[in-house]
Amino acid sequence: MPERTPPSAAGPRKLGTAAALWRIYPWAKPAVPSIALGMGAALVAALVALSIPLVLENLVDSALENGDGAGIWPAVLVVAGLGIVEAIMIALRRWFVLTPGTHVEARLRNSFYEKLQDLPVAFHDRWQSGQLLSRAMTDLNLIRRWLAFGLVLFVVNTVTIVVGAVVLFTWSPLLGAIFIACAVPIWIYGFVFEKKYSLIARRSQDQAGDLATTVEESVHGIRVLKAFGRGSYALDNFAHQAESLRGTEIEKAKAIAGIWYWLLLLPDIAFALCLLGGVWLASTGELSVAQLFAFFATAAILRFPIESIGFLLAMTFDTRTASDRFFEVMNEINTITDPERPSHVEDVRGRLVFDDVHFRFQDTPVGQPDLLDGVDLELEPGETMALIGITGSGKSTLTALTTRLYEVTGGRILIDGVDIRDLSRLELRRHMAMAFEDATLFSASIRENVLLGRDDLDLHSPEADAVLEEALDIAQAGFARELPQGVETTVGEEGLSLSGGQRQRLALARAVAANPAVLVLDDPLSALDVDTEALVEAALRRVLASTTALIVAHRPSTVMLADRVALLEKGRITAVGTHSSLLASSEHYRFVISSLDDDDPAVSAPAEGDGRQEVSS
Ligand SMILES: Nc1ncnc2c1ncn2[C@@H]1O[C@H](COP(=O)(O)OP(=O)(O)OP(=O)(O)O)[C@@H](O)[C@H]1O
Repeated sequence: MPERTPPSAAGPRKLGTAAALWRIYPWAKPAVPSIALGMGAALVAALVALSIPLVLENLVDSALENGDGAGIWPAVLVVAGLGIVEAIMIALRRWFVLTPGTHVEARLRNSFYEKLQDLPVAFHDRWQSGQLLSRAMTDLNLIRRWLAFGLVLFVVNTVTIVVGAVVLFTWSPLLGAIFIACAVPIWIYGFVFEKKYSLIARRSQDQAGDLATTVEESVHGIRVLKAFGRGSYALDNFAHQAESLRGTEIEKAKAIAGIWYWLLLLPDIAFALCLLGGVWLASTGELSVAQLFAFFATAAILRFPIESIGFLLAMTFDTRTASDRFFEVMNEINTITDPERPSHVEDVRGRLVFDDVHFRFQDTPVGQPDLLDGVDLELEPGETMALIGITGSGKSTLTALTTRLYEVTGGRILIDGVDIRDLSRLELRRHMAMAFEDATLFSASIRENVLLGRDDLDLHSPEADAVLEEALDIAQAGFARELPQGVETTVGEEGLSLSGGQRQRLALARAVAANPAVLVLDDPLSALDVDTEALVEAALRRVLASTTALIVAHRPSTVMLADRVALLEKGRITAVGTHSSLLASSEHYRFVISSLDDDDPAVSAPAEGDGRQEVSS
């Protein structure tokens, strides 16, 4: 299981932390009033807390100067009242920020998911699923916690420290200066800390993504791992990655411990120095005992805001990293987009033309020829064309180009004379439907899976029922009706509770139900036994009479379904004709056919007439 690093992970960090976090604003905008109210409530709570020492000062003054015990009670009541107000304000802060924070997270997650859906297959080829998963879950969760908690406390605690320092200063410039002088190294350390910590935070978040990929892959491939007895190999691999992550987390904890050390030590030093200075000032009469008392009460209140700066800074830098990881995906440029003014194909007939089509994968080494190196092929409306070639010749890639899962790197593909890049992707995918060899089903009912491409239908309407029944019949997927809840049965994750052949038949039914003008089938019958395949083919032939079809064939029996066969060889179509004519004329065709897996003797001997006649005779 090789590790793939997300392509942009190593990119330079151009933005400052504030600018990097500001990018979240469009998603956070609706929550700003609530967050501001929460911040206001938290500020009131902090100021109320800071006012308590002032009341205490008066209380001590009156008690000491007048010896007036009765005067204490109103002050005690005021302090109690202020305490209650502070508690209410803290509760209000939580109330204001918690729900809007979850809305921001949901909005970010929806945008992220929408972007993932929009990005082309080439993007998903490059990115690990675990990296995307950890960004969608952990990173967005971090952003929510920072907005609702970290940001609010950071602002409020900073204001509290500043106001508190001013109050200390008014009582005694000397003591205030001592206190502030001790806070300065903390701020300097904070800036140094950012650089070091951000790098570790990034590494830790990327490693968590790699770990998620490993878990996802091994759960997904659990059958293979068990069948090959490679559970311990997978465990070793997992343990190795988990150990790396643990190491990084310890580094992170050490970095945080470094700043905590100073955050705990410096206020204590400040306290001790102030105590010394305060007692001396009180002894010289420059400071009253009540003022000294209030000074220390204020310094004690400032202790938590000062201490909290460390973890709030760490949280802010974690969030900055999370936002970097989020925007790496969001800023990916989708090269497969809709044209500004899309063309339309009215009354689509299904004439499909490949005109000098070239394609090469992004990571193809320079100097290597294009995988598809000038493909020319014409499919007439209603024609069924089988595509064959040796393994790795680019058949699947060629079919994927028809629905723009990948984009041609040269030439063009036309449907009824219109370049498919001039159509909106929605329209294109209405005209063309695909079924793949690797049949993916979603965790949903069979009805929803099969009618996935029919957003024009009400899923439970009689019309949808008719489409569903016909598609199941054609794909020989009648087994779906025998399941516990019939077509309403939820198939498990990726349909794993069904057999490979059953999944393929449902995926085929999905392509058929889409009722496209052009059906592109990338060897969707490979997991079927020969008898079932013959039944599917017979039923498909009825459908294909009015539908243009391009079928990647890995078995000669699939070839027999076609009107004509196209031979893909070294990136080009080197021969097109009926099965029998190609058998007679093309040595490479004979080679490819003989290497395919089938035991039907009729298909490997040249015969009169076309392939369709041979099979039906
Ligand atoms: N995402 C990708 N990135 C880079 N190369 C790829 C990618 N997908 C496929 N290839 C390469 O492109 C070539 C053609 O692959 P493709 O799946 O189209 O062949 P195929 O003719 O359908 O093969 P098969 O008959 O085995 O299914 C192969 O060499 C394959 O390794």
